[in-house]
Amino acid sequence: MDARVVGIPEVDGTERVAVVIDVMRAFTTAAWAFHRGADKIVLAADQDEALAIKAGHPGWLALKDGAPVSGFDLVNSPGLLRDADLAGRTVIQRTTAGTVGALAVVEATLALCASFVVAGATARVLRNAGADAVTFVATGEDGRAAEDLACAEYLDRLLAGERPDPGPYVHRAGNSPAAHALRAGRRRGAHPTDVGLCLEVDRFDFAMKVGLEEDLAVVRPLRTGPGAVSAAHRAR
Ligand SMILES: O=C(O)[C@H](CS(=O)(=O)O)OP(=O)(O)O
Ligand SMILES: [Mg+2]
Repeated sequence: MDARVVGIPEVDGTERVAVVIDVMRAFTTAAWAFHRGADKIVLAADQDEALAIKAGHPGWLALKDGAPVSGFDLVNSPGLLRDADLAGRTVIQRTTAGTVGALAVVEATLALCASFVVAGATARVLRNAGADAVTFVATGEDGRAAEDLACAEYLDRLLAGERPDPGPYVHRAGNSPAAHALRAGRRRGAHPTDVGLCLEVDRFDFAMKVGLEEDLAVVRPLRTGPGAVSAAHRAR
């Protein structure tokens, strides 16, 4: 499978199969939200849109990164989400990079949101889809975030049918500027366990597919059992 790695500025709308990567922390957080029972995640382009979607959908929860803002219920932190009861809830997610990247490719034939915690499942969905080319969108630092690039390279090796030792990739991510900033407490809306939780390879057995539903960008978990990716998703 041909693979290319781009930053958000290079996304041009021609991507047919795209994997949007945000290890720290949007798509680790999203995976934890599904693990804690969330039904779906709706992506918002900015804070105002997140609050407008919430106003139109009583009971939906708004999540953002950074400092708290009135009207938001949850924080883009896996450590702060790991004990939340989200059973059956819809979460509206707005972050600095990950959700921006996912919105940029939401109309692709197949668009997945990925991080280390769903790496194996993401690779299985891509292989099942039979795609011949994939674009990895490393969302952090306009495509230079070490943790996202390490995850992209790990996924690429999985797609090649290899069984790489995740250690070196996790080590690179754990020594990234984003990891250091989180550990040093330089990020608002964080928890001391965030970095460790972002580095748990294959913590979950589902992938996360994003697509348009009634003009909203909706992320849903995609179980990777036999036949999990229907012909409709095949990106040949
Ligand atoms: O929430 C995050 O980890 C980052 C923003 S920052 O690094 O905390 O300032 O956003 P994301 O879109 O999850 O990379
Ligand atoms: Mg990030």
